Parts: sequence; structure tokens; C-alpha cells
Amino acid sequence: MASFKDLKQRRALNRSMLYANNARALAKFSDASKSAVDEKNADGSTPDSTPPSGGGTTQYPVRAEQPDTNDRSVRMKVCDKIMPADIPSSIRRASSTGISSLEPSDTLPYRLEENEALEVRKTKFAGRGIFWAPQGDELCKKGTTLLRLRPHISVLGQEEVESHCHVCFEPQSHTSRFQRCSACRYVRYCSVNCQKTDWAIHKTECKALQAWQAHANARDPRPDCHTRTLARLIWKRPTEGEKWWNQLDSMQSNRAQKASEQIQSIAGQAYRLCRYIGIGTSSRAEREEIYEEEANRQRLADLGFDSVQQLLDFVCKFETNSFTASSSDLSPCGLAVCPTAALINHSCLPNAVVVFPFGPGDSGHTAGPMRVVAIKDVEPGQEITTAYVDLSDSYTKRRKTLSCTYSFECRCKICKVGSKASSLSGNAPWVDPRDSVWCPKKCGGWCAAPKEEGTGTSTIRCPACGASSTIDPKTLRTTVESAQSKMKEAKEALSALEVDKTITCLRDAVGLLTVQMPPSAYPLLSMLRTACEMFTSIAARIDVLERSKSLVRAQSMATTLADHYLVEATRLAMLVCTGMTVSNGIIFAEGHPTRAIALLTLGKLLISDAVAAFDESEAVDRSILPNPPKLPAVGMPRILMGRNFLLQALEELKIGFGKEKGTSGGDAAKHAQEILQNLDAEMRIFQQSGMAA
Ligand SMILES: C[S@@+](CC[C@H](N)C(=O)[O-])C[C@H]1O[C@@H](n2cnc3c(N)ncnc32)[C@H](O)[C@@H]1O
Repeated sequence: MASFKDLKQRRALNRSMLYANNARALAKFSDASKSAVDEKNADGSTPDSTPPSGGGTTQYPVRAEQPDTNDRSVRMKVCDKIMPADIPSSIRRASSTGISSLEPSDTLPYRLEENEALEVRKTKFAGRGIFWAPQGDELCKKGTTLLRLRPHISVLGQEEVESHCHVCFEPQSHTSRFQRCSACRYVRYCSVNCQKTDWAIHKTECKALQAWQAHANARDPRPDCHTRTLARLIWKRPTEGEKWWNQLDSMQSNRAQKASEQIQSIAGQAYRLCRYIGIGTSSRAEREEIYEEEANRQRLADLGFDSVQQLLDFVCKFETNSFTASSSDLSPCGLAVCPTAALINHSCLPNAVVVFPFGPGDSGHTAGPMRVVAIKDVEPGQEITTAYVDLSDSYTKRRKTLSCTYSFECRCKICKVGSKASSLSGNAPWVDPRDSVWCPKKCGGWCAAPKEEGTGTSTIRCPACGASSTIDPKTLRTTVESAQSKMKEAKEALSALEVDKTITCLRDAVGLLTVQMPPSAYPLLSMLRTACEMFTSIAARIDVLERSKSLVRAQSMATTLADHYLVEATRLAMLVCTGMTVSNGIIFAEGHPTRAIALLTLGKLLISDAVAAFDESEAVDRSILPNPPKLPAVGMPRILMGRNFLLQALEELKIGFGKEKGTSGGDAAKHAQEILQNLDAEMRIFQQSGMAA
């Protein structure tokens, strides 16, 4: 049984558990992460030496070195969006002709190889879709893993390339030494094994990266994640074969439905891809000729594209069908393309999620790292649906994303009622908590917010107390925009390690909005999540510094400050959980991974032994929140509350990340279990020693 000698030891353990999944934030702040770079090549040569010629296919140039949501839209945030200033006229011409996306195959319906109880059928409005079609009348229970999949490709996001292994996605820690490719000096590997595995593709990628860097400008010193992913798919084609490629090719393109500015963006992406894979050069004169020169046409044909239209469709298919690759705690870390999972249609009331319960790396998972998990019971004949958008987004924002990126209008039950007060379940009037503002009489209830794009004054009525008032949508819009811009400033200030400025900006952003709207409202909920992460990161940074200080007094001052920030993070985490659970599971169903991770975060913060640095009244004054939620008393009451949240998180993680034998809930559940075991061992010691009283 574990023994805890003193409070300090217990605190250190709980804190390290708290910060464990905050490795990316920590790495950003820690100067130490940079010094973990081993400047020697894996083969022992100096960094700039010529790549070794080892024979066979294992010639890899290496040099030694070391990040919500399940939602597909996150990939837009992870990876750079590209809108080039100049698009070759040949592409413009080609794109204006358009060709229709692939029609659903004649072979429909068919059963999926990976799970015979799933059938691909033609739907009424959404092309093909996947349906729960067991042989009998068996219900698919929530928590069931419907699909275990190996994506055709998974690629690290721009921010992650320099801190994660290119192959297994393992994050570099302070103790690990990653090998960096000495030729391109960009990609990293955690082991020689990963280097070897990657060499078949990286030998081509490496040259392309070097060529890109040779002509790079300050705007894009490296090819973005979309470009790298598309290129790797093309380079994999010869080794993977035509069946593999045909699966990619059968994905829906939607090119015919795209507006001209969207086609411009697609064309820009295609152009960048060409530039990266060595078709054409960077000189402007030659750009115009890129697809017309015989040599370039031949090069495209060699890569399997008979026409520019085919290349554009390839890019469209990728944009419509790629996924965010995320870690086991849902931190986005790159892109994944998986044609089977891409057959699943969208709903704002999804019954399934796409997750990577052990991270997106391939190692150790014979069936592949990607999972499609049911988060609600599914009846035979029901369609499996996931959300392509962040479920905390407002009605307007969701529709905008779905229309711009996926070219359709959602007809799910919640979209049909829109943001109007209506009855979604039972006969009770229902206000979508994402599109709401506080009751004008402050009764604690909330009212349907006026339409985001509305003009003139609107009357709002509280369904709870009946109070009504007028509100100017324009004023509300201005408040939201100002909060969003302050949030942006806060992120920049944090990157620059300006802690005081970060906190002032967070107060102006989050504090401002909490007065106007409940924590479930858009965009407050996502801001609360971000602010909570930021305060935890600041506290982690201070705790790291504390360990490096020799003076006891300096240590205790840092501890006090770190505690203060953790208390603030705990308050924010409480609001996040309130915002996510307030709709009784209508928006974030019980077991939705995003909600489960939020509960886990709150549990970990509550047991972190953070004591406000100042007395309660002063601590409240210093909060960024005008009305901070009250926390239970420090010590056993707070720990017990934390334990309850951890238990709830564990149950929900087992649903959202799949109830699989021995590994239910993935790495996040394993982490929660470890914390609970340590906590229970500690509480037994406390009880035995009579300290609990
Ligand atoms: C990732 S694909 C889903 C599979 C697709 N239905 C197919 O046949 O390949 C995304 C595309 O499917 C269609 N789609 C997905 N969900 C939809 C929905 N709820 N309503 C209408 N169309 C939808 C849209 O055209 C969208 O761009």
C-alpha cells in the first residue's frame, strides 16, 4: 500500500497527476524542453553531415531532439488555413467547370468488413451513411465500440511537429531524447524503430521539405499540415496499392456545390501541394504555366492524376472527409484520413463519436488506433451519426461551419427548432443553453438570446420567472466580439509569458461575458475551457520553477501563487462542467468524451490541495470572475467532492472512449483510475491515523 509521509509528498503526487496531460503547455513554457535536444545524429555523426548510406531501405538521415475535441472542425484550428493571394488562371478555369462528386456506389447496401452489424446504405438527404443493422433486434448499447480502424494516414499538426514523434505521435518529455532528421532538420523520432518505419516515405518527404525550405518565405517557412498530409497520401499510393487508393477516391468531394471563393481556397491548397511535391517552381511566371507545361502534366500523370480536375477533387475529398487526430485526453495533435469512418454522416444530436483512446499512434493496436464509439443506445435500423462541429457552438455558428466546409444544411431535430424556445423532450419549454442570456431579473434562469445576426431591439422572456426585457442584438454582438478579441490577446500574452497581462485580458474576456450569459452559452463555454487550461498551465510553470529554487522563502511564495492560480482554474472548471451538463445530456450526452474529460479535469483540480493564497474574500476579489462559484472548504470536503467527480468521470470515460475488455475508457480512464487508487490509499492512511476528522 502506498504511504504518504507528509502533505507535501501527497501534494506533489496530485499535482504531477494534474499536470500529466498538460505536457504540451508545460513544454511551451519550460526552457528546459529546449535543452533536451541532443545535437548528435542517431548514427553518431555531426548534425549537418550527409545522410548515411546504410544500404537497403534503411537509409535515414537523423538528428537528435524532443500538445475539443473529437470534432472535425478543430482541424481548422490545428492546421493553417491557406488562402493564397494568387491562384493560377489555369486552375481557376479548371475549377469553374466542376465535376460532380462520386455518386453512392451501385453496390449499396453493403456490410462493413470491420463490423458486420453495420451496413452502408443510401440516405434520403446525405448520400451514403452507416446504419446499425444487426441480424436480430439487438440494441447497440452506449459505450459499444462500433469500429476499430487504422486511418489511411495520420499526420502531426504544425505546432506538434517539433515536440512529437513523427510516427507514433509520442510527445517529447523532459527526460526523452528525440532524434531529428539531420537533412530536413524538421521531423523528430522517438526511436530508431520509428525512423526505420518512416523511411520509406520520409526519404521522398525529406527532399520535398528541403526544397520547400530553400524557397521559403516568412509567411510559410514550412508546408502546412494539410499539404504534408495530402503529399504523404500521394507518396503512399505506390506501396499501398489501388484498393487502398480507391477507398480514398470513393470519398465524397462536394466540388460541384462549392462557392467560387471556396474553390479558390481549394485551388490554393492544390497549388501548394504541387509546389511541395515538386510540380512547377516558385517563380511567378512559371506558376501560371504550372498545369499547362507538358513536363508538369506528365509529372501529375506519374502521380496518378489524369487532369487538374482530378487533383482538385482529391483536395476537396480530403477537406470534406479528414478528421482531427487527438490524444487520449482529446488534445488535437494533427489530421487523420480514414475513408470508412468518413462514411458517417453528421448530426448536432450525435449518437456516436470518433476517438483515439490511446492516442493516434499506431503502435500496440493491431486493429488501429481510431475508434467509433456509440455514446447513446442505438436501435436497429438507426443511422450512426457523429458531430462534425464543436457541440458548444451556437446554432448560427454550427450552420455556418456545416455549410462552408461540408456544403449542407443540417436537418437534425435540434436544428429544426433552431434557437427558439420549444419542446425538445417532454412538454417543458426548452431554450437552447448555447443560444441564451441570463434572465433580465437575475432569477437564475436563462432566456433565448436574440438571433446573432438580428437588427433592432428584441424582447426576451425568461421561461422560469416570466420576466421580460428588451435587448439590442448589436450590443450583445459587440460585447461578444470584444471578449473574443481580448481572448486572443490573452493567448498572445501567455505565449510571451506575460502572466499579468494574460490575467487582465482573461478578466476582460471571460469576466465580461459571464455577466451577460450562462456558462453553457456560446462562445463563453469554450472560453471558460481555454481560461481553465491557461491558469493550470501558469500554475504548472510556477510549480516547475519552484522546484528549481533553493531558497525556502522563494519556494513558498511560488507555491502560494501557484495555489492561487489553481483555485482559479478550479472555479473555471466548475463553470465548464455546469455549462456542459446543464442541458440534461441533450447537448453533451452523458459519456460524451468532451464532457468526461471536463469532469476529470475538475476532479483533478479539486484534489490538488490548492489553497487560495489569500483569505477567501480577498481571493474572490482577485478572481477574474465577478461572481466566482464557491468551492467546498479546503481539505476533506474539497477532496471528497473531487473524488466524486473523478468517479463520475471514470464512468463517462468508459462510455465515450469505449467499453473494451481490459482497456475500457482508454488511457484517460487508466489515468483516472490511478488517481483514484492513490487517493483512496491516502484516505485510508488519513482515516487510520485519525487525521480525517
Ligand atoms: C464525411 S462525408 C459523409 C459521408 C457521405 N454521405 C458519403 O456518401 O460519402 C460528409 C458529407 O456527407 C454529407 N452529409 C453528412 N451529414 C449530412 C447531413 N446531416 N445532412 C446532409 N448531408 C450530410 C455532406 O455532403 C457532407 O459534406
